Amino acid sequence: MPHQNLNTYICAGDHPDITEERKKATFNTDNFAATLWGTHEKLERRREIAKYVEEHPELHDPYPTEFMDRQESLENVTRKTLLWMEHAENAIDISKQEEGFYFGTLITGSQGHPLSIHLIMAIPALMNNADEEQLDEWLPKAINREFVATYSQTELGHGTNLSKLETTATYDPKTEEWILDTPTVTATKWWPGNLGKSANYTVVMAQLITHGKNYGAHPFFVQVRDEKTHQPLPGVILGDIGPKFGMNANDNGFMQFKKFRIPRRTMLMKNAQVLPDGTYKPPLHPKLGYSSMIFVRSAVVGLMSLYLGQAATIAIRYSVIRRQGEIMPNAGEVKILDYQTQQYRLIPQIARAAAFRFAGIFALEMYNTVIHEISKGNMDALADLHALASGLKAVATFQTALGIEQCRFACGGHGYSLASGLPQIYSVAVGGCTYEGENMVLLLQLARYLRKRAIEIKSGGPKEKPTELSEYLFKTSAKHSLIGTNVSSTNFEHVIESFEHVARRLTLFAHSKLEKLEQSGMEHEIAINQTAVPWRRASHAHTRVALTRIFAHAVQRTTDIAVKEVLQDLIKLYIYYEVGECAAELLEDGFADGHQIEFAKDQVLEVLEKLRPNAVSIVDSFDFNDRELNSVLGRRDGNVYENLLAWAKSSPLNKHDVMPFHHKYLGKMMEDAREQSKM
Ligand SMILES: CCCCCCCCCCCCCCCCCCCCCCC/C=C/C(=O)SCCNC(=O)CCNC(=O)[C@H](O)C(C)(C)COP(=O)(O)OP(=O)(O)OC[C@H]1O[C@@H](n2cnc3c(N)ncnc32)[C@H](O)[C@@H]1OP(=O)(O)O
Ligand SMILES: Cc1cc2nc3c(=O)[nH]c(=O)nc-3n(C[C@H](O)[C@H](O)[C@H](O)COP(=O)(O)OP(=O)(O)OC[C@H]3O[C@@H](n4cnc5c(N)ncnc54)[C@H](O)[C@@H]3O)c2cc1C
Repeated sequence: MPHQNLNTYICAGDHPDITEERKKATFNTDNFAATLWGTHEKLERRREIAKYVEEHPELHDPYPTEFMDRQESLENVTRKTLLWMEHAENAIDISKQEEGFYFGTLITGSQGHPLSIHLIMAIPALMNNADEEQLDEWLPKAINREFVATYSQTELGHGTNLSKLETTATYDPKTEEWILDTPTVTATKWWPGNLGKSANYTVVMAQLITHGKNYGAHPFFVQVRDEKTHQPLPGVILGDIGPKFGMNANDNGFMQFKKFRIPRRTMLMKNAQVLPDGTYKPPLHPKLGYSSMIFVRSAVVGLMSLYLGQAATIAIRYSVIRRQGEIMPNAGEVKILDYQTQQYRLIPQIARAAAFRFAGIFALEMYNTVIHEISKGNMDALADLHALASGLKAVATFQTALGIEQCRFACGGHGYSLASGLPQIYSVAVGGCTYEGENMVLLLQLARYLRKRAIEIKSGGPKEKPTELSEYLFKTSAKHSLIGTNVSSTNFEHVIESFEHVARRLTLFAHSKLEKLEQSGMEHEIAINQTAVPWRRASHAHTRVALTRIFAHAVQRTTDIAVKEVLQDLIKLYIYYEVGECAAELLEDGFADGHQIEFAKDQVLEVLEKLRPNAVSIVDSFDFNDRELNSVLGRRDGNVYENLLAWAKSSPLNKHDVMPFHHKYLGKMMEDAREQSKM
């Protein structure tokens, strides 16, 4: 039966090949988009905001940013950031964070802007670490942008290992001041976003020393540039760290302190305090000062769905415009998306983008709940949150980076051009594997949590009621995986239970390996390092369980029947693709057999075929507009080739038919060679 076209977006100028795709949709793209973005009202607001940006040319780039050098990029994005703020009152409801984020992204693009860290880290760090009086003083000014702040933790010599940060804050009770110092080159603060040129204040993590005792890294709120001249204050050395793999519109900076004195109350005192006489009062929980990192880790999961969704949108749209080769001889060139291999490369990325979308919402909700509990003095769920946010951040950023690269490869040569937008998305997204906690290190943090659960399992059960996402660890598995039995197209419980089995088994396996090493006389810490790879596997497996459970709940909650059907196809793809990813782990203890893995692989191919006609409409439902995608290949109208040519013509190199230096070098070389050959 032909599908009814429910898409609202077709317009006369669209490429017929993309129009043909949209006609195949089995669902209403707006209803799907509303599921992803929350409600129809929120979706409508996105479109109003996008329209506002389109109608105000001053919010646009003067020419493609890909052709700008770093200083031009910085100036252009700084100019636009100011306009973003000026226009915000007219364009958005400023009390709604998601509207502000979207409006900002449309205007500033993906490569960073001078308020990036002020908004995403400095303000949350103040909220989590400043006491009431400090909040009253600084928060309104921060929100009002009377200063621009950043977050300075990482140093040249230490990023991961916070306990070995070298910057010191030594308390002087005589003057009631802190003396900030950078005792070595490796103590130089390195990386803080926007510190290079834009920020004049920063949260600084420094070793707190009072009465001669070091109490570890604590946060301070420090002015580093003059409010009028913007010159670094005497005793502070500042600069930009230079061009990076991506995010080059962001001025990541370096900073050194030369016995720089700041008042006692610049120490953020919500959690720990130092009294005027230098007495140290510890926080209720030693890691409360790290909460803003958990916030960003939780937020990054949603951000990854955005990047992966954008890359998939570009690659899928291009794959229905690009025709290359024939499937049936002499039947004409086919759209490259008709190749099974192309579907296998691209459509799982759509499924992962959806999974990360729902996991991102879950993580931020959990963060808000836990922070609320902490504000009432209840720290119970902090460890669960830290473990989950660590696992989700690590897996989502890693798979997003790989997924974007797949999308880029799948676009052939044009994917290598910056006109595709894909290298830019990749270069920004892959930073997520490192910033806010290097991924491997975060998986090992989750492993610490799993290790405790393993000890509880071995000693008869959980000490406290386990969370929804960890209670499976305390159950016993069926003898054999039920993958492929009890087949239903909408219930994947038996597959998720198999993932649970893998995660439980790998956790207990790593634990027993650790125990054996310890029993053989190895020191605990050495034994932990000797079992780190098995623990990493357990952490990944546990995160897989969380991602599939959260995705499954989101699908269950969906009310629109046609949208639910597509989501069921996507989760089916997601889940059976994951079976392929952990096939070895399902097979190695005989829990599943080769037939079951083969079954899962067949399911993947079957559902890819089912999803193929909906592919363009699904990515349309992500509702990214052309400004946001910044990609010639991913244009909504599909008019790729003429626009690739127009983009190339706008290259500054093409202002000259002959480069001004041509005759000095290549021209001369050829001339000389010709002369010589005449001799
Ligand atoms: C497809 C549809 C489309 C939809 C799209 C939807 C779009 C939604 C979009 C949403 C977007 C939201 C907007 C987001 C915008 C984000 C923008 C991002 C931009 C980029 C910004 C980059 C900024 C980067 C900043 C930084 O990088 S700052 C520096 C960060 N540094 C780190 O993270 C350092 C890492 N190191 C550490 O965290 C720690 O030191 C350590 C955890 C590695 C180890 O710590 P330590 O040595 O102190 O501790 P131990 O290992 O000994 O452990 C001791 C115990 O403490 C526990 N612990 C550790 N950390 C924590 C913590 N944070 N909280 C709680 N507990 C913690 C350990 O678990 C140990 O406990 P145990 O002893 O009980 O086991
Ligand atoms: C784009 C970007 C933006 C950033 N923005 C900021 C910012 O605004 N503010 C800020 O303060 N910082 C920022 N950073 C710094 C970032 O937080 C650190 O780079 C990150 O925490 C990793 O630390 P590192 O660079 O010291 O890596 P390292 O810790 O040196 O890691 C190197 C390798 O060692 C391994 N390793 C390290 N420790 C262990 C361990 N215990 N066990 C096993 N393996 C280990 C890692 O897995 C990795 O393979 C930013 C970084 C980037 C890339």
